[in-house]
Amino acid sequence: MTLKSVKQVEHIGIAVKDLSISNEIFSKLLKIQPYKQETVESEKVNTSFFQTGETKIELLEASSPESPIALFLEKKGEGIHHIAFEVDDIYAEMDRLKSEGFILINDKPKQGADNKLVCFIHPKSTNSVLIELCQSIPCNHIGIEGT
Ligand SMILES: CC[C@@H](C(=O)O)C(=O)SCCNC(=O)CCNC(=O)[C@H](O)C(C)(C)COP(=O)(O)OP(=O)(O)OC[C@H]1O[C@@H](n2cnc3c(N)ncnc32)[C@H](O)[C@@H]1OP(=O)(O)O
Ligand SMILES: [Co+2]
Repeated sequence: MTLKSVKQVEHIGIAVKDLSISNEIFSKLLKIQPYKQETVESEKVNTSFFQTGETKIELLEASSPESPIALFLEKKGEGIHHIAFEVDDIYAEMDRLKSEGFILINDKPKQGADNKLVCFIHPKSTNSVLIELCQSIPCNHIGIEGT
């Protein structure tokens, strides 16, 4: 089986000032509750996820003034922050995109929300859109150092 480089839009990240207010807005809009809420210490964010068909809406609130979300809200205000693409092999995709001239923000993938390995591509190299790549971590790898 040939694996596609980029499979689909996995989620759209939206920067919000107050997660509980935005949870109410999106619950009313989509007529569903978030299926998950999670704090990601490495990114200094509190998140909640809404499933919409095959893809998800990820609401992101800063959990510290140094969070990338706090900096984004200061500069641009609330709104779409990034688009995340699901990939089968994040290491291979990082190598491929680097060789194509894209500017990777991370040298190595890091632990993201929702049991994913993630990395980011700088908006300077992607028409001013912050792009996330994410790969699901198989259940039997969760918690293993270095994943
Ligand atoms: C929950 C975990 C994870 C998941 O599992 O899904 C997440 O989604 S975490 C989400 C939060 N984490 C990140 O965003 C990490 C990656 N981001 C960064 O490293 C930085 O935010 C950044 C992209 C490097 C920007 O940082 P900043 O300090 O603003 O750097 P610059 O000053 O160099 O900004 C350059 C330039 O880019 C513009 N910018 C910044 N953020 C965005 C954005 N989200 N979308 C589009 N453009 C963005 C910024 O305004 C600058 O533009 P100019 O002023 O024109 O130079
Ligand atoms: Co994300």
